[in-house]
Amino acid sequence: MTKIFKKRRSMLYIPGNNPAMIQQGGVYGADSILLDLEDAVALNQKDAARILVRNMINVIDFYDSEVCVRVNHLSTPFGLADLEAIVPLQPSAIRYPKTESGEEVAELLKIIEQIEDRHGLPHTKMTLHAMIETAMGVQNVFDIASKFDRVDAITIGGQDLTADMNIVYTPDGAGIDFARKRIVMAAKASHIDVIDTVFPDVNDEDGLRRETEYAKRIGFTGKAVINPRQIEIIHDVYTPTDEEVRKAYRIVKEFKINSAAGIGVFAIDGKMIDAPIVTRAEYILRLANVTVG
Ligand SMILES: CC(C)(COP(=O)(O)OP(=O)(O)OC[C@H]1O[C@@H](n2cnc3c(N)ncnc32)[C@H](O)[C@@H]1OP(=O)(O)O)[C@@H](O)C(=O)NCCC(=O)NCCSC(=O)C[C@@](O)(CC(=O)O)C(=O)O
Ligand SMILES: [Mg+2]
Repeated sequence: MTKIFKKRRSMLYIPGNNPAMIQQGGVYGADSILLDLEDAVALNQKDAARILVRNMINVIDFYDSEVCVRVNHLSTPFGLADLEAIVPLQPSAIRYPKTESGEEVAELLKIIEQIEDRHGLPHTKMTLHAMIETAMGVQNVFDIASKFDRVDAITIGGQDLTADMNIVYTPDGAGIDFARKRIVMAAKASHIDVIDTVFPDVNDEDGLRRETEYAKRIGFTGKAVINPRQIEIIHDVYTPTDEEVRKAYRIVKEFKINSAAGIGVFAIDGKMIDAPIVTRAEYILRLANVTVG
């Protein structure tokens, strides 16, 4: 099953204990909203945040944004209570932090499905986003990404990963470059979305653009954000330009004409066009919602 190509260019974290930010969350046009019960919430606010998110999630209009909830890890005193409160409300997805193995995902899904059974809910509506943010998670990422139909995205958490590696997070991303590429490859082999980590300096627009362009170049399908000001830059990077769309359209159109005439490889403006180039062009058209008649 190919699950990729959901529109998740930007995923906006909103601290789960901040009613004003949650109330406003949908107006910024992020593709996804991540209501956070984990690291954006202080320990003494965990219960309040869970209650607030539970009460607001289905009454606030988030417009076209997909709504996901990041719960606490099951090894903490909050993880199970988060799942008990949130799973019955069936957000689009649960984002699970610090995922380290396929066995852990299997255990998590068992708990989620038990809660769904108790509430007479299907096991098919809500998906799971596994966050890879420890060295062990990076080692086991293919198992995590590939074994479960409900895992439809994986993400890298750069802050936690650098902390786990005892290195400093630097804007050039040197310390997490291997992890980024390994996580991308696991996602591509599993045909699921792969979301890049947040860019922590909300005032550095050039740095954000540089990092997003790099993440896109190596295969990430979107990026988490911590501030509404970051959304536009990410959408700009991830939206194909008119020129790219025109070129892709021409490739697909001419491919159709040539294949009907029994020709598999041909040239446009001197450049060879064959099947993989057509696949890439089709991807651009899908991102741009363009069909070739
Ligand atoms: C960064 C800052 C303090 C800056 O504050 P500032 O005050 O300077 O913001 P301003 O720009 O002045 O705000 C202008 C207007 O926007 C509103 N506004 C701001 N932010 C908004 C928002 N997020 N949602 C809705 N609304 C928002 C604000 O309320 C105001 O509204 P108004 O008063 O009406 O004008 C603030 O943004 C913020 O708290 N962000 C969320 C931080 C967060 O969630 N961290 C956890 C997730 S990362 C993590 O866990 C690491 C990871 O796990 C993850 C991974 O990589 O995936 C890993 O390991 O790496
Ligand atoms: Mg984290």
